[in-house]
Order: sequence, then structure tokens, then C-alpha cells
Amino acid sequence: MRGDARFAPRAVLFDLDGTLLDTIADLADAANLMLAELARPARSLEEIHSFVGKGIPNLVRRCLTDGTHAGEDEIDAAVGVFRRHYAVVNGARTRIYPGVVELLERLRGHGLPLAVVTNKAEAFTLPLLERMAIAHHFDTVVSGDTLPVKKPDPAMLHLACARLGVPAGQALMVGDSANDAFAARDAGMPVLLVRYGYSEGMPVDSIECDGLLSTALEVLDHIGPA
Ligand SMILES: O=C(O)COP(=O)(O)O
Ligand SMILES: [Mg+2]
Repeated sequence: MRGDARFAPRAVLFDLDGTLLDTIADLADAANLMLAELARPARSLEEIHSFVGKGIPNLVRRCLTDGTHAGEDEIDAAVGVFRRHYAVVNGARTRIYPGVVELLERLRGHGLPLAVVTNKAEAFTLPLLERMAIAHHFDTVVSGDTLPVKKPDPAMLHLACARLGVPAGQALMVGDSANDAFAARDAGMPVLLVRYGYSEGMPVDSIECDGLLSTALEVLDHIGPA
């Protein structure tokens, strides 16, 4: 870990859930509406917090199977139920983390192209970015179902860089979990992790990265000459 590392990126890629947006309340509402409809016990906010990170099918699977059993057909059907509820609540209780809007404006001011690279499905990502009024800051968005694979596979980061015309090694990833850190490492890209996000129940300071951030604005401390 190089906590004070500085970079001169030609593009910045952002994770969404837990990094730019605090989406846990809406995810938890949709998950518990799904569980109620399926006559399954509700999950606590803490449990759902630890289930977020590898996309909606994984969240639904973990809501249904953590400590209990569910068949594949049941999980597939539950994903449909979750998506129906999430489409209604998506954004309702979501908040932009402190410093994010100023950071995006400052990075744009430096002329840096920006991307969102999220494991959230596109049908929910694009409307959410619009609803939170941050969509216009991004040159491209790669979502969890844009490709057949999700983070921690590096393919989503490579696609974002190809769309921005920047080599992966000259971009910077900002995320909140091991999925972001592993994807960036495999893409040969430096990665900064926020301390305030969702890291699947893993202490964020146990994840190998190039710097930990208490607020999003601290990204600026890692950009430019040392
Ligand atoms: O959808 C998820 O599980 C997490 O999404 P993220 O990649 O934006 O953190
Ligand atoms: Mg995240």
C-alpha cells in the first residue's frame, strides 16, 4: 500500500454504489419488499450492506441463501421480483456522498474524461445518474450487464478506457471494495478506495490499494506533482 501515492491520470473511473452514491437504503427497501413478497424473513440493513458489491443477482442470491436453501429457479424468479421493486424505489432514498459533486466538477475543470464502472445493471444505473443530477459529468458508463463479466474481472475497466481512448495504465480507478481493487490491479491501473463505502463486510484497510480516502475530495490529494 502506498498511502501518499500521487498520479497524473488521463482519465478517472468511478465505482457507483458506495463510492459516488449512498444507495444502501433503496437496495435494502427493494430487497425487503422482495423477501416479504416471497414470504421470506427480512434482512437487516447490516446484512444487506455486506451483500452489495457483485451486482443484483448476487445480492438476491445472498438474501435468499445466507444460512438457508433456495433453488436456482427460485433465485431467478426472485431477481425479477427484486428488479420490479427496485425500479420503483431506485433513487428515492439515495444520497450523493459529501464532496462528490465538487470533485467531479474539479476533475472536469482539469479536462479529465470521467467514467462510471459499476456492477449495477444498466436499467438502474442510467436513470439513477440522471435522478441524482450527475449523469452529465460522465463521458461513458459501463454497467454490470454491459459485458458478460463483472468486476473484479478487469474487462469493464478496459472497455471504459477504450471508450475514453486512454490506456488502462494511464487511468485512475476510485472505488470502495476488493472488486474495484482487484479489477484495477489486473488492468494495471492504480486504485484509490474510499473508507465510507460497502466492502462486503471486509475491512477496507485490509484491501491492497494505492490510497484510502475519508472523503471523495481527497482524490485531488493524489493527483498532480508530489
Ligand atoms: O451493484 C452492486 O452490487 C455494486 O455496484 P458498484 O459496482 O457500483 O459498487
Ligand atoms: Mg461499490
